[in-house]
Amino acid sequence: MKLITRYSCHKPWLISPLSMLHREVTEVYNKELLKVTDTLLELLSEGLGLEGKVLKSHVGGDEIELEMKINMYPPCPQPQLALGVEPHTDMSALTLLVPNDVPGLQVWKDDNWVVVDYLPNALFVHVGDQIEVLSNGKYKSVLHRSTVDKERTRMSWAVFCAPPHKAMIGPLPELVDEPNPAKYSTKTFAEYRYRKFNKLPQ
Ligand SMILES: O=C(O)CCC(=O)C(=O)O
Ligand SMILES: [Fe+2]
Repeated sequence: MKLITRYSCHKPWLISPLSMLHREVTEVYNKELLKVTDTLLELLSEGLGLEGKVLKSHVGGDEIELEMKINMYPPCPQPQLALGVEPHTDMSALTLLVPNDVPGLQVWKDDNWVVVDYLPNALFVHVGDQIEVLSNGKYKSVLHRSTVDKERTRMSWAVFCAPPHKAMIGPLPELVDEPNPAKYSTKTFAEYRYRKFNKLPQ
């Protein structure tokens, strides 16, 4: 298992004085999130009628990678004209997100953008593209975006749980048969990332 922390706020002062403490706290957080990920993958496997261990083993088992990204959205004088993050689905297997108390996350549901209420002490979980592919479309990768606030800075801490680059990801053979053909092609996660980053068809 590999932990990567990526900063998208471009503020070096956030990193240097706090770096040692940040590293320790992040390592503890990482351990706890791995337990949450294991439980979620187990429940999602069972939801597909499979043994609990199946999804975890297909996303790399103990080689699953957690990548933390810190988003920072400064106040925007005309929030109706800007977005914090454009609509997208996450290419991870699962994303575990903690925002601050400034609302902004929206999910696409029933042809509308629905505001996700802030819930103190809660983790927001997105099903990502890799679970959609493995489940042959039974679970959908959630389309989401974030808005900005007129007066307050919004922040969110997203941890993307993803397979190692070499992992082959495709619809689970247990879920594919004649009436239910594979809806997605099988490829390495590295190939999937390359195609997604370069907006190529999957
Ligand atoms: O800030 C948010 O609530 C969402 C961020 C997000 O979707 C992402 O980093 O992929
Ligand atoms: Fe996202």
